[in-house]
Amino acid sequence: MAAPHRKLAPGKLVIASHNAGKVREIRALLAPYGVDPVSAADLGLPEPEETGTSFRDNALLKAHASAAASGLPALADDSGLCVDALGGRPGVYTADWAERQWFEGNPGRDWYLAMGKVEGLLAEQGPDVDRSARFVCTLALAWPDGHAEVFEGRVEGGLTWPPRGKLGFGYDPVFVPAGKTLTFAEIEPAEKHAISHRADAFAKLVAGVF
Ligand SMILES: O=P(O)(O)OP(=O)(O)OP(=O)(O)OC[C@H]1O[C@@H](n2cnc3c(O)ncnc32)[C@H](O)[C@@H]1O
Ligand SMILES: [Mg+2]
Repeated sequence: MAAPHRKLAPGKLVIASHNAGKVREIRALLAPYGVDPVSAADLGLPEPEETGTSFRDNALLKAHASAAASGLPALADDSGLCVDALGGRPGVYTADWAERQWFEGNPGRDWYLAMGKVEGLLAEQGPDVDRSARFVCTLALAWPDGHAEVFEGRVEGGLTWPPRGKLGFGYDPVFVPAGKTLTFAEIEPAEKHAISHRADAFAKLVAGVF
């Protein structure tokens, strides 16, 4: 029988992410559960190098790093876009495909460039290429004593080009969830939270630790 999950006590919880879009979504998902979230960036925690080769490894690495550095439980999210015709790429390397740039004086990643790379590779396979893809999200919750819990979620869909919509973040403008016509960047956050990979993983986390 699987070991029971450890419950999360009320109190401060570090969101172990330096991605403002993700932090915003995780804060919204946590809102009903009476925890007091603080982001890794708010605490000035360093961004660990993501040396893992799976979403699980990277999520655990980020959660353990923030829990150890802060002395608080820490929730990390490792996620990415997996494209069927590209053998699941960019997958764990989704963030790496977008180069770091300066935008009007602020550091950021160039998502348009990354989405264009995906399109370029699909185009090599011809006009009838399978455009199905999924977003995957692995949440890891780690405590300062080294205990950790992991939850995985996904949402199936397809890629569209050119990008559409200004909401959300990252690859949202090119991802159309299965059975829908609008991209993740064209729907309100609450609608994305009803179906997203992050919400799917979060529902499992809620069932396990709250
Ligand atoms: O590691 P942290 O600090 O959390 O931030 P990150 O942006 O580097 O995050 P990841 O290493 O998990 O890389 C995942 C990338 O996948 C993309 N991604 C994940 N979830 C997404 C979503 O809901 N919508 C759009 N893009 C998403 C996004 O661009 C992320 O940067
Ligand atoms: Mg990262």
